[in-house]
Amino acid sequence: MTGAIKTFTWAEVEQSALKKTTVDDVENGGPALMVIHNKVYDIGAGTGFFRFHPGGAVAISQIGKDASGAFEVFHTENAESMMSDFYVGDLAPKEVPKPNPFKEDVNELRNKLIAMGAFKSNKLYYVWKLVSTFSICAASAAILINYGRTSTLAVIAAGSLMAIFWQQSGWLAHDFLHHQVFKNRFYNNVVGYIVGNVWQGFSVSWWKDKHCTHHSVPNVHGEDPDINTMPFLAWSEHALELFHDLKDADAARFFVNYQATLFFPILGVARLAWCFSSVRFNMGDKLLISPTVAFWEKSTLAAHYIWLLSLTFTFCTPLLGLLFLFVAECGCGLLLAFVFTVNHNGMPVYTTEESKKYDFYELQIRTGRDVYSNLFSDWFTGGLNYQVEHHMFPTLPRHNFYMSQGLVEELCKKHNVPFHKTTLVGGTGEILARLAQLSNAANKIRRIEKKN
Ligand code: HEM
Repeated sequence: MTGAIKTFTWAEVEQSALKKTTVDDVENGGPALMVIHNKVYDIGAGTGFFRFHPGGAVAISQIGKDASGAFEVFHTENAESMMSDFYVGDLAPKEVPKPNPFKEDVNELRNKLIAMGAFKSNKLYYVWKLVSTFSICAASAAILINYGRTSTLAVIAAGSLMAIFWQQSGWLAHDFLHHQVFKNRFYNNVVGYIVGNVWQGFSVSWWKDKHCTHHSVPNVHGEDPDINTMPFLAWSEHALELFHDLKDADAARFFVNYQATLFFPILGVARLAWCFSSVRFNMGDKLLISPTVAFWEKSTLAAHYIWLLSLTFTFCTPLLGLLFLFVAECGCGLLLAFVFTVNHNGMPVYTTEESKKYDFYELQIRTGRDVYSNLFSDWFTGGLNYQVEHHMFPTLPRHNFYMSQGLVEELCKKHNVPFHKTTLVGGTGEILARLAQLSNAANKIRRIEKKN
């Protein structure tokens, strides 16, 4: 005889999220509940979830919430078959949300895209992208080999090409690591390690953790790592409230005061920060990844630094070598981070409570900015000019984003959800205006603080 199914209220589910922001908190802190399609799952203490979960700690972002949308976008049927291990009961009947016509239309749209063949990748396209991207690196290396000891201008040109190579590698690794290319995720990960770790110097595990969390909770204050840029840049009034808690509040006041002016120079150091975080993520004795993954992470990251430093200092004088690295590192930071900011920054930022008002897919649409498609913007942004569509369907191959855009716009019109599309220049203007607005708000706070 089987026992009655246990039922839960939303209050119980939400309560289980309190004080759980790290794997340690979750593994040592009682149940950690989430709702997927009105069923309740526990990934908390004693469940062994993090030793099993290929998506790692990203799932923490959904504890206490309706995780249905996040589950749908990241998983295959294989994961569905494993959910029973974590199933603990159902939502109490009176707690089950009313059917959401918007969400139903999103599901219909996904099915339509599947029927159109949009989720099938064109392997030749990706061969072309791999070859053409690598040839940018080869061109940079050829210039260094021939002129690395004699021409400053040539070294600057080589550094610029290397910056573009790393930026384009970033988009390619992004496609593979969202599993847009192969059905078998192992192959996507292998190419991800070559393009991400060896070519570009960013760790796959670090990137997946940060980037998939961003997808789960885009522009949610305190949760989305991509807007956690204090003390350098504030993206919302909520970030200004942190002034009082920050150890480096003086630095924050300085940077935020001038943030519209300092915006581009700050983007220039982004790559160095990401390279540092990539290495740090894979060091220490409390790793979030298995020893085998850690071995491959460390080996492939080491390979990156070996080829880069050998190329630079075999063919350049020490001074020109440093110039090459400066142009390449800062140039790539600028090129990558600029696209990320255009994708989301200056768009609405929500608190966790506010974000819960919106369905997962509506949150993606409200917080993303599309950029009009043309040959340059498609290439420069690696297809992420279709940001909203990418967030709704992360496994959709880049070359098929265009198939979904009109359909997503229609859906938004039908359900009165704001869909924002502009040019690269227009998006930059919006970002700078928002940064300046927040500088003014920060100054107001400072004046009030001085008066008191
Ligand atoms: C009971 C709940 C869950 C189970 C059983 C589960 C299981 C799995 C499995 C088996 C995979 C491998 C891919 C696949 O076979 O589809 C996976 C990947 C993933 N999961 Fe979960 N998952 C759960 C909840 C979540 C939640 C709530 C999130 C939060 C957003 C999440 C984020 C991810 C991500 C980002 C990946 C992709 C990792 C990669 O690209 O390598 N998972 N999960």
